[in-house]
Amino acid sequence: MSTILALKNVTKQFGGLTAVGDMCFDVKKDSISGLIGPNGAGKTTIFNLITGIYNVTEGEILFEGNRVDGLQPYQIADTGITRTFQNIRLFKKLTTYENILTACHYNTDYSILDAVIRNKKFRTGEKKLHQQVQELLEIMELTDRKDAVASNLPYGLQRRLEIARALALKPKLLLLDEPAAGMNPDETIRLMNLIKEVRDRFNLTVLVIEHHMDLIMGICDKIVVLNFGKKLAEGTTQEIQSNSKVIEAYLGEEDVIC
Ligand SMILES: Nc1ncnc2c1ncn2[C@@H]1O[C@H](COP(=O)(O)OP(=O)(O)OP(=O)(O)O)[C@@H](O)[C@H]1O
Repeated sequence: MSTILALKNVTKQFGGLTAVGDMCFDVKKDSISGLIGPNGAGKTTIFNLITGIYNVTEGEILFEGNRVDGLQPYQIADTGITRTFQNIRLFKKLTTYENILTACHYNTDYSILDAVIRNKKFRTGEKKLHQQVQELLEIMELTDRKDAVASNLPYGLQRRLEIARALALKPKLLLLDEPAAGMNPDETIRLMNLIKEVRDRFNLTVLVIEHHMDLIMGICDKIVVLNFGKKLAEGTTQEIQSNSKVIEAYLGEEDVIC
């Protein structure tokens, strides 16, 4: 499997605080990788560095072999990297359908003029968009909630809607920041299956931050463990579960590793 994303000696400092220090890891194409670690370990900072929200202090980030550190967030999004957020970001007053549709519009190939004169190109483009929305609704099991206003959806469904919106941008690499936060065990298992399904269906690579260890252990091909901004360990689920440094760092948090 080829490498799609590589962090090479990445450091991020905020004043005197090193949030991420000398971080190195690769993400293989078509894999599901997990980023875990205690609160404040630097996980979200890594997502913010990959997506260009923060600039790296030192080091390089390569996506498909090209440097992306130093690019603007919109330029990085254009390369095919999309993310979801720890705190859900939806158009709260729009319906589920409209939320996905607005994201799908990013992929339209008709011009404003085509839209104004409503020519064939516009009509064909719009038809394709609506098909795409239907497909995403089905995949994310949101069809029966398509007319619900986003803010009225239960929390777990809002999270799924956020993933549907991210998928609408047709990413190559999907970054999920705590997608199971606030979900009950049943919802978490459903989400786990959905993530695997979308990875296969859309030929995606997924990098996921999550505190739910059952989700991480259930879907990840590889896990990177962070502690105080440093890489503590890296390996398969089995390797991580039996790694003495990881067990030691999590001592006292007996719920974390299962
Ligand atoms: N914009 C910022 N300015 C200053 N410090 C920051 C900033 N963003 C993050 N930090 C600090 O960097 C460190 C890593 O934070 P980060 O949010 O990346 O951790 P995390 O592993 O995602 O934690 P959590 O699991 O709680 O989300 C923390 O000490 C945090 O306070």
